[in-house]
Amino acid sequence: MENHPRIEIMDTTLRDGEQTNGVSFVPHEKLMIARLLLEDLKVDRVEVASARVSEGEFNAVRMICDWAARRNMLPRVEVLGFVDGHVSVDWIHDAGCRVINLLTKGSEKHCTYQLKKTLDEHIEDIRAVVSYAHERDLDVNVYLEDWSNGMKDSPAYVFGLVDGLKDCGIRRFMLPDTLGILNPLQVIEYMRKMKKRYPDLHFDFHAHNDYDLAVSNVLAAVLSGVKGLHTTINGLGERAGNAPLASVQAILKDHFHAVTNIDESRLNDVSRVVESYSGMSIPANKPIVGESVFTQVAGVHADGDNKNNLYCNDLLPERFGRVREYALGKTSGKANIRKNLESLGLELDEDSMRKVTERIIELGDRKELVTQEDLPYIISDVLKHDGAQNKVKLLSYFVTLAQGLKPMATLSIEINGKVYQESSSGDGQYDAFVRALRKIYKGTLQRKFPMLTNYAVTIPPGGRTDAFVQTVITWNYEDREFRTRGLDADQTEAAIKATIKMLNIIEE
Ligand SMILES: CC(=O)SCCNC(=O)CCNC(=O)[C@H](O)C(C)(C)COP(=O)(O)OP(=O)(O)OC[C@H]1O[C@@H](n2cnc3c(N)ncnc32)[C@H](O)[C@@H]1OP(=O)(O)O
Ligand SMILES: CC(C)C(=O)C(=O)O
Repeated sequence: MENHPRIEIMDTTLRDGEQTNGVSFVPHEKLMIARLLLEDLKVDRVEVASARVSEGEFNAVRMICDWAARRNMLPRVEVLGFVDGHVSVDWIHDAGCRVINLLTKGSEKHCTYQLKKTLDEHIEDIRAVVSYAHERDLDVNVYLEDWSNGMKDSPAYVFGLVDGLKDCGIRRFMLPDTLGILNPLQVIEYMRKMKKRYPDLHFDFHAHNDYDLAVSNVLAAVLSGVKGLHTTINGLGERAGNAPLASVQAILKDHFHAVTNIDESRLNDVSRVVESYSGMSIPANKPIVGESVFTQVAGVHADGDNKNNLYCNDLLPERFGRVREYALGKTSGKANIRKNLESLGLELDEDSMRKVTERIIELGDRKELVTQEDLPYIISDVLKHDGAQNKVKLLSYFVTLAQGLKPMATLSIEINGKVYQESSSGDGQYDAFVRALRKIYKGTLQRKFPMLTNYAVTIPPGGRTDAFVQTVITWNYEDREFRTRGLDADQTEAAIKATIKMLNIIEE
């Protein structure tokens, strides 16, 4: 392998990623994601659809190609097409795209049983499509679908296919592990056979994650000399998905000193957009982009960070536009708490630190989540002095729930010593409550009211109707994101408690 190989990244979130069960992007979402991939993340190429699928897909490809043409990026937009005479080529051409990724059969069994063709017939059909695509000014990459099985069961077929195609102006040959069956040793073995026989061809590799080996296999492919990799955002893709771009990028850079065009600092933001459009939540422990992966939980780790960054590796959160956090709970020590106090600009003496630490551990033991925003309340509660929470006090409220009528809320609240009262209807009790509050803040006080960006309710298992409900609300206020938590046997009451905490935080 070269010392610093240049690796081309082809992202297929909008084609294979959309083959994730339950995921479907509408055209404007596809356009937005394509823009983020090409302009922000700077991937080399994007595959945005399969030909022939639907009118909506045709419109999406057209929108993306119009946009890309205006920015001289059209050669970087690609569409998968089939060995179907003129049909896919015309579809792709008419949608304004200039690259076809032609799906051919990379294993004898696919050719025999699915297409019901001989190798020679298949080669003839492919060459006819390639030649027609060239006539219509399309660049052609060829995909050898099921290549991994082909190399296992029918290598003579694979070589026959490539021998029959290597002289007809195909730009890249993509060798997929369609069913995710390979391990890294096999990738190296098969890829080296290909490289040895065809030293001048450009090979891409496309992994699937059925055995959780997609990223390892991608790296084995790089070791074997492939020039391009297929990835998706958040590892979306058919069945168990593809290799996630964020992990691939981090490993290419840190383990192989490989060169890509990717702007790592945008990976997290783009992952969040794809999470939202796809509806597929990113697991909290997913490397690079998971919510918790830059959070130190154990007290000893937090302490080590203060001592020559003993618990940091090369994956510094700042690289990816993120920050290190320190969790609060039963495994917290003084160091976690001090780190959180520092970010809040607070300081405590040794005795107070001990009391606050004890309280946090006690809360953690009861399975309660403690957020950084809870700290000022815990401190004022433990140290028995009035803290920030006294600036806003909910004096009384009344919410209704009646069959056939919209829920109503009436509340009386003290804000910086003055009392306000309001009522509103809403789509639920909590919605009515928040609408009444908004009337006070935005109407009477002419102030901004934070935007609720996430609302998560946890009900402990066990089926008890009087069990405590934990509501964690994420707010956005003046470009700052923070969470508050409410705990109560009643879900609306828990949300109201979290909301009053939020109001005290914005008063600080
Ligand atoms: C490994 C992968 O991810 S491959 C992903 C390929 N992309 C897609 O499948 C996109 C989504 N697919 C679709 O929208 C539809 O399947 C379409 C529009 C492509 C075809 O739809 P239909 O005409 O209804 O066919 P259907 O889906 O039942 O079957 C696929 C047909 O394609 C044929 N086919 C399979 N691979 C290829 C190929 N590489 N080239 C040409 N035809 C092929 C099959 O032999 C079958 O033909 P048959 O009906 O004559 O037996
Ligand atoms: C379209 C094809 C090449 C694919 O996604 C695969 O083989 O996994």
